[in-house]
Amino acid sequence: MSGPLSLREFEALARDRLPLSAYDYFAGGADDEVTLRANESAFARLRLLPRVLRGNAAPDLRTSLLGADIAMPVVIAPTAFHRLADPEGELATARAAAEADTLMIASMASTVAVEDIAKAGGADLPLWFQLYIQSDSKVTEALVRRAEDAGCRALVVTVDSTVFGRRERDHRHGFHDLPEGLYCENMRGLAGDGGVRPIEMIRDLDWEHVQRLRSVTGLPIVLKGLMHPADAVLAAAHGVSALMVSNHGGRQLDTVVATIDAVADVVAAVDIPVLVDGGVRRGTDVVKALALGADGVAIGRPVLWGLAARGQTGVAQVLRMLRDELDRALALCGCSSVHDIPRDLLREAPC
Ligand SMILES: Cc1cc2nc3c(=O)[nH]c(=O)nc-3n(C[C@H](O)[C@H](O)[C@H](O)COP(=O)(O)O)c2cc1C
Ligand SMILES: O=C(O)C(=O)c1ccccc1
Repeated sequence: MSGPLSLREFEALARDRLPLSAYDYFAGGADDEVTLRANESAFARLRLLPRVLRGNAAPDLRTSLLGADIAMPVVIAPTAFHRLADPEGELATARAAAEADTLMIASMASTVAVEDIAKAGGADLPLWFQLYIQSDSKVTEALVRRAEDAGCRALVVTVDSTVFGRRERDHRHGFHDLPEGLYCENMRGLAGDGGVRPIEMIRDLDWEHVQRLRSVTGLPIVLKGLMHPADAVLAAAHGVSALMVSNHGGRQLDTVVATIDAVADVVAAVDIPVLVDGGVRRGTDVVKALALGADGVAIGRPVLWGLAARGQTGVAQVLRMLRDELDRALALCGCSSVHDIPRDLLREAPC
């Protein structure tokens, strides 16, 4: 028996290993899951028109994001609750990210504290911290200090979650909270009694929150979950350092456009780096995102599938698989590097 040959086969392995409620929490999306499906299917609709005879022997995959040098333009998106997938949780993910020489964005809802994630990844792992701005600015500031002290190099503020999306799979299983013994460790000590404070989503989130955050930290701020080019322009005007075009993997507002269909207009609107996540499952998907002008992509669920299937080794294999696929796709497209992917490599499929 061979091991998994693709990210999709990792998902099948993970599904076999996980309790159905955990699998559905990871896999599911909001409402009718239209956007969840669209994120993946929009990549298939974009087709490649490769160039030949260009003599590019070994495409250069390395890139740099906000000063972090990484082995490829594929980074780990912030996802909650890694210990639901594997007992080592985010420790295993961080070790695999370090092994792959890429960047990890730790979720504020991680089941391992950010300091421990940083230690597991080691000093060389570029680590960013994803933040949900809280209603009490002192709580938000305490989280910022915690991320700074842990050595995080950027704050990734999620802006697509003014309320929690309605995920019907979770309602069906009665999955509303972490099981006994697992906690959002970054929130420990932040409740009035020194316990674990619940994470809030705030409905009144606005640009003033971003401004206030800028005044309390020197870390670069990345906005995640932005889709509209007009918001991209506002973000740049507010001193934001980079953007992540994202619809939260189809878990928040359903029927939002696929991220790969939104990225080009955002790139055209601003001069700051733009990442995109949602539905990236193949090296060719990475090539398409870069051809549309993105500086990199992030992957969410594939990391969880690797983790559930084989722990740290599984995450490392997922990252390795994407790297090998990206290398092969670039070679077959006649590209010399991830910085040399022309827009005219893409065509829309006729139907
Ligand atoms: C199980 C799960 C948990 C997530 N948790 C968070 C989170 O805590 N914070 C956040 O900003 N995004 C979260 N996301 C969204 C991801 O960062 C990312 O946008 C999305 O997973 C990308 O799509 P993909 O899973 O198709 O790669 C989560 C996604 C999943 C699947
Ligand atoms: O499940 C999610 O997508 C998510 O973003 C989240 C946010 C807060 C707590 C747990 C998960």
